[in-house]
Amino acid sequence: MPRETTVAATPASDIHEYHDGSHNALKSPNGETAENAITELKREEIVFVLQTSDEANAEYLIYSLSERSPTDDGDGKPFTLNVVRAQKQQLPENLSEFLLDRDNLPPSHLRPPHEMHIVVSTRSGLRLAPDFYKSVLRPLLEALGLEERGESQDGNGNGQGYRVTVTKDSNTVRDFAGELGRDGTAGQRTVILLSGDGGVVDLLNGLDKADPQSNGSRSGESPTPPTIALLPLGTGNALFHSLHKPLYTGADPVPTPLVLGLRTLLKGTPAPLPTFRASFSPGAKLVSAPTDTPSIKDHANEEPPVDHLLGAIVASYGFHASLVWESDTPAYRVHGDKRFGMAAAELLKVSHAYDATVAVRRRGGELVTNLYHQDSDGNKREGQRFNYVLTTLVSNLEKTFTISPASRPLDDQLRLVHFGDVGGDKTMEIMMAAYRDGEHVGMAEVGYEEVEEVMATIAEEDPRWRKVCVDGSIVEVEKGGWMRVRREERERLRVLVDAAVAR
Ligand SMILES: Nc1ncnc2c1ncn2[C@@H]1O[C@H](COP(=O)(O)OP(=O)(O)OP(=O)(O)O)[C@@H](O)[C@H]1O
Repeated sequence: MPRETTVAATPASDIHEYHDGSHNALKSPNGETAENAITELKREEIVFVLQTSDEANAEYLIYSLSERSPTDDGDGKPFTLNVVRAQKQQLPENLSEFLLDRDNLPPSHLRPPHEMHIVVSTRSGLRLAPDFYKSVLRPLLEALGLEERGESQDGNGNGQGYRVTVTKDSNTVRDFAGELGRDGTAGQRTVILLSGDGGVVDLLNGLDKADPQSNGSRSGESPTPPTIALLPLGTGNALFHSLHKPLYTGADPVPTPLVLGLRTLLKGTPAPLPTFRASFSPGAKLVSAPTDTPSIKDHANEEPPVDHLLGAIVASYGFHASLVWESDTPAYRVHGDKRFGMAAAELLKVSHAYDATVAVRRRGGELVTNLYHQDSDGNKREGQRFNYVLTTLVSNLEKTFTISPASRPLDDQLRLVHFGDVGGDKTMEIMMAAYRDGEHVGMAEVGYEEVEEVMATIAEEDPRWRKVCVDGSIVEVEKGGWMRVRREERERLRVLVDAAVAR
């Protein structure tokens, strides 16, 4: 049962309350009456409605989130959590779908025996995760009777509360996942990730590393994996946008990704997250983000070796991998998702044609070399020089960048998008078509198909062009080295999704 919520007691000073605590006067601090506040509620901003007393005297708290537009240069807060108190007769009928089930609070995946963890990734996206946690998520959870637990409090998972891990460096999430993987109770955990895609890939691979028997087969007893909830505070947030894509159509205006993420957190259902395994040739090294402007320096000598990575989004070689790597400098990062466009413009000036052979295994077939390209006249050409080789499990790499329009949430199908040495201008044209809901896959130069396995063998001399990308992590292979990508059979994570997309 929820405790009686007194919003005035929530710690975040950022909450705008439209009542004076007496339940009668209903005046907000700026004089707005609750009646007005109810009329002015924006449906797309509503996160949930909470009934605070029994049926006979029912009162409701309507929680909504307003966000400052990224294009607004003002110095206002990025997020404002609003709470409106309404009597039963004041509650608009069309808000009933946001009403949380009073007999099931907190929702079952957020209360014992499930243990809840929150991961706040401080370097994700525009670095808003700490603020979002403090001014939005923490007060919302508190309204449901869930509070942050300190180290000294009940550490055995009992009681209603959660632990918070704030990232201190690029290893924090992997280390956290390692602990989770080793303690044997991971299946009872719900991890709320305030991050971008990097948080997911770090969690997947941290869990994998803590499981030395991991070989991807379904044989043997697989322990139940933890469940993740995504709050999209990164740059691309590909996994989040792909899982929520069906919710971006229909409603007008469409709720923001963060509002959708909060709704899914509270009302979603766990579903197995499809994943893939990218294996690498001996000598492959995990490369950390560049610290300066794009550079062709070979950083790989200082980097740890890696023989495989798990991913849930994308494995690529060519323009996409170079773009992810070269846009990940502090100078580009301050520009949020614009960094991809800025770095792309620089890369397209070089218009490098990547020297590789690509083998593909299609359903029921063998791994066969070579992949063919079509030129703009529809003639087939055997490929050795590529601009783009990308294998994906998801539809979108950014909210509006639809790399694989046939992909559906959780469909567990790898798809390959590729094109040959088409030059910088054509590459740009293809990328722009992807922003038009995936129109690029209809272009003559672009190959697009369902695949079971892809292997790219890279012949480049210069290490700059030997980078491959797995969900944003960059691996450099040796000259003549390879990356091989196939679906991972074993269930590694579950993810909370809206009921409309759950299988
Ligand atoms: N305090 C920190 N110091 C150094 N690195 C950090 C810190 N916190 C997080 N990181 C790293 O920053 C990266 C953030 O990646 P994340 O994917 O969450 O955001 P993003 O790259 O902006 O979004 P997306 O991948 O969705 O485009 C991760 O590699 C993470 O390990």
